Amino acid sequence: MKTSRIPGFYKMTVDQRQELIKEMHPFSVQEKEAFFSNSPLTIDTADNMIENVIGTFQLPLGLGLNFLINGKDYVIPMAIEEASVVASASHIARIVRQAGGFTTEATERVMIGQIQVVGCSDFHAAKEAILIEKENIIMAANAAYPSIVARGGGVVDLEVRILNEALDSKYGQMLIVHLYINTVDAMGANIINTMVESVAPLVEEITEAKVYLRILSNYADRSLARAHCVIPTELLETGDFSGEEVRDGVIHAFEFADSDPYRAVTHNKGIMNGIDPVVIATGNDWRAVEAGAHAYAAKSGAYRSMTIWSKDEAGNLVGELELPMAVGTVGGATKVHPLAKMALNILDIKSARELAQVIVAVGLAQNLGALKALVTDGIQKGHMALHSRSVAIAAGATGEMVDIVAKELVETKQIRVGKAIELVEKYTK
Ligand SMILES: CC(C)(COP(=O)([O-])OP(=O)([O-])OC[C@H]1O[C@@H](n2cnc3c(N)ncnc32)[C@H](O)[C@@H]1OP(=O)([O-])[O-])[C@@H](O)C(=O)NCCC(=O)NCCSC(=O)C[C@@](C)(O)CC(=O)[O-]
Ligand SMILES: NC(=O)C1=CN([C@@H]2O[C@H](COP(=O)(O)OP(=O)(O)OC[C@H]3O[C@@H](n4cnc5c(N)ncnc54)[C@H](OP(=O)(O)O)[C@@H]3O)[C@@H](O)[C@H]2O)C=CC1
Repeated sequence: MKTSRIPGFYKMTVDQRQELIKEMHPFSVQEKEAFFSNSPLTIDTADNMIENVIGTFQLPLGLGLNFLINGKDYVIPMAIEEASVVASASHIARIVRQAGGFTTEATERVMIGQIQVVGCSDFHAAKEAILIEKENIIMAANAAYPSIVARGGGVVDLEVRILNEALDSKYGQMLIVHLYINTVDAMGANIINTMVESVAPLVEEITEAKVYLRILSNYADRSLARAHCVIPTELLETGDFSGEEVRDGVIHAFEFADSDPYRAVTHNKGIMNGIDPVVIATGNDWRAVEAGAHAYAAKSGAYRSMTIWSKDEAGNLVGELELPMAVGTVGGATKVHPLAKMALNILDIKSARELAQVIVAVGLAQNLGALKALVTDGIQKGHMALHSRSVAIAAGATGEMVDIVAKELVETKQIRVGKAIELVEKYTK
């Protein structure tokens, strides 16, 4: 079985890391050439992906290690520009694997397509008319995308809502038809949009009213993924801080975020530090995931912590994260961007539901990484030490000087560009 526990991986050179990954994964000769070249996304492919292309924009791609999820080892590709995120995820995954790893689960892959109907003479009668024709609408939607039905997906249900019914409502009434669609391993935007556009004329005919919007909802609350971990306090001891102190600090930090949107936004940003890099590395739509995640954090009406941290009867720290996770292992850029293909290959993922679960486990780990640092040494020590190289480069250091300047920035505890410029000048004289 492949392991994700590769001690000291970060102390290797980039070449050594690449060789190790090539040995661990059965890439073809062509794949090796495509994945490990200097410009994996060619300008021709890029020009076919978006409009007005003038180049490609690169991000560092690192590997989150030590992840044990439902008893399976995962090496996690993470595309991100921010220092210390990959280290922090790996650090927490190492702790959690000693406690048995993360457990995760996911609901069925059901996405939502919305059809907006306005101008009904009687909204309740129009709603009833749609419900009477429900099976016909579902059949018509499925007929518009037979291949997804053949793959075991398609429309599984239909609901109708009336918005703005209150007499003092600011806006006019509208009828919203929800098509619930199993998109199997695709994120499904194109599948859903094809279906809702195709049944819109039928909906207009049934309601004798006008359809405007026909589009998926990114609030994918029927495609949820959950991660959970239970950590004995002895695994949380850090420097002078006891495991109990760290555990209690993490719970207090959660309670702060869950009570105060000013803190919740930063706390949740820390969770997205883990989620976005995997979503990006696998060629998925991170705007869709971000929008859904933040809306879910506000599902109670107030914007709150995405995670929950508590202690169980044995005194263990218990972490939970549940989020909408509309990601795919096919479609979008997943099979177009060579590095997305490589990332899915390294992850050894079999389905979109499995990918969704891995992503929330990384989000949970990332949150604990930040909170553990925040309730002990503070964020600057670990984060800024790793960020020091970027500061050195921003100040003009190149080659071997990057390490020399970064080291001195950390030693003098002045990790800032002004100090780095002074050092670059000193060493170039
Ligand atoms: C950075 C650490 C992990 C060091 O922590 P440490 O205790 O020095 O780590 P360690 O030396 O004990 O190493 C443990 C493991 O961590 C990994 N690790 C350790 N170092 C590296 C490295 N250089 N490169 C790659 N991996 C590394 C590696 O897996 C290693 O295992 P090993 O391989 O040795 O068996 C810790 O200080 C930390 O987690 N800090 C928090 C970092 C963080 O959260 N960064 C996010 C940026 S700040 C932000 O944007 C969000 C925030 C904070 O505002 C959110 C919020 O407020 O909630
Ligand atoms: N609001 C939003 O979020 C919007 C997002 N988008 C974009 O839409 C894209 C995602 O759309 P999506 O429909 O997922 O992608 P695609 O249309 O690119 O690909 C999905 C297709 O892959 C094929 N497929 C092959 N194997 C499977 C499988 N196992 N399960 C499911 N489908 C399979 C199916 O086609 P077949 O059966 O014919 O082989 C399916 O229709 C992203 O790029 C996103 O950015 C677009 C509009 C709005």
